[in-house]
Amino acid sequence: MPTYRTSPPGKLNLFLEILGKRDDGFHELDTVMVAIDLRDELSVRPIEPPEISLSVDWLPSRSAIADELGVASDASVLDVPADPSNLVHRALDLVNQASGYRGGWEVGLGKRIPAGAGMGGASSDAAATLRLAAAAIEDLARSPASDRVRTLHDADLKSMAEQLGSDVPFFLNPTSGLARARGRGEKLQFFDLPRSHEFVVVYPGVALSTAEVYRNCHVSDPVRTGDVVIDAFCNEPSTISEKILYNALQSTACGLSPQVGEALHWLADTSSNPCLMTGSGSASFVWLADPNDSGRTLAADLVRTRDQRTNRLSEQSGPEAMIAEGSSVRSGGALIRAVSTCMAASEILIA
Ligand SMILES: C[C@](O)(CO)[C@H](O)COP(=O)(O)OP(=O)(O)OC[C@H]1O[C@@H](n2ccc(N)nc2=O)[C@H](O)[C@@H]1O
Ligand SMILES: Nc1ncnc2c1ncn2[C@@H]1O[C@H](COP(=O)(O)OP(=O)(O)OP(=O)(O)O)[C@@H](O)[C@H]1O
Repeated sequence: MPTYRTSPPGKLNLFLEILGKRDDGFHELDTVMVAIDLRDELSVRPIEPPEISLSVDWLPSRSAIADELGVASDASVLDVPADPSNLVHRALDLVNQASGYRGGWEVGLGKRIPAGAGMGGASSDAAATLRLAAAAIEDLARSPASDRVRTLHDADLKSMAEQLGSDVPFFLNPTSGLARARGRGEKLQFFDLPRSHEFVVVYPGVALSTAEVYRNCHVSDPVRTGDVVIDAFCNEPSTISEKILYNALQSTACGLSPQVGEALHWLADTSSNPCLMTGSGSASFVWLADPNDSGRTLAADLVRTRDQRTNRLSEQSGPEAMIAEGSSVRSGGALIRAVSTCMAASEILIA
């Protein structure tokens, strides 16, 4: 059987308001998201033995990412499960149940999107898995040997995406542009973006639990609306400012992890452009006002200040303290990436 590949994108929330708490424990949201070109790499191949064999690696390597974060390569912040708790694994279980496929899957997952960052890495991997596995099932259904496999339709994938997580339906739609998500995140409306937007993202080397951030958050009163952000990005980029980018989870996340607030201050000190935390944190981003600015200059400035701080701390406290587990912006480490909005659909490659 062939291998099916794609590159699941991350996302940034440009606006997030909490409208209420629901009886099922979830929060009613109004959020505006864009997919960005910081991407994981995913390959899925149907195999005969009825097992899911999943290998997960950091790209370019675990030690390279650990160096950037200033943590030891075995630090738990870099642990991504390769067991049934990985959303890729759970997505394949759902596909098998819905399609009646009795074989197994060999899966390779290369991570670039940090976990627990609010960038939706796990959700995007899950949505991409549904799309790849559905394509494989469709091919299997056509082969005479596998006539008992049921082809999956868009409605099946949507229902599975909702079971996997609130952000997964957004990533199921591989189009570019900007999305408004309401309900618990599954009620989606897509808008065309006339041009791409550039950002610099900073992940401070601490993972935040989405459930814990929501547990500690407050329902807003009065509530803001995402309309203003949608209009600004789609029609009036000159009106984008610190005032309209908003995330109701930001103060809660800063309270749970000082590193989130430190990263936001660091961004505000280094750039005059608006900055915001994404999703439930821990990553934050700067939006670059100049559409011709690739973000590389700001990213280079941030890398320089990060490395100066790393060297200063290393001289003060020695290298052992630097690589203590959990150290992050405090000790100089942070992932810094210049990213753009995705302007093209993520393709499925078959080989
Ligand atoms: C913060 C965002 O990333 C913004 O896009 C999403 O709201 C989070 O989406 P997600 O990671 O897919 O979250 P889920 O896996 O569905 O839920 C994780 C936990 O977050 C809380 N949760 C999530 C979504 C939501 N609208 N209300 C919530 O209260 C629930 O406690 C849930 O148990
Ligand atoms: N494919 C996956 N990639 C990364 N983490 C995964 C994956 N599957 C399960 N996980 C688990 O889910 C946790 C959080 O995943 P994720 O990266 O989506 O969080 P997030 O960036 O905060 O996303 P969100 O924006 O949805 O809140 C991780 O700490 C990890 O243990």
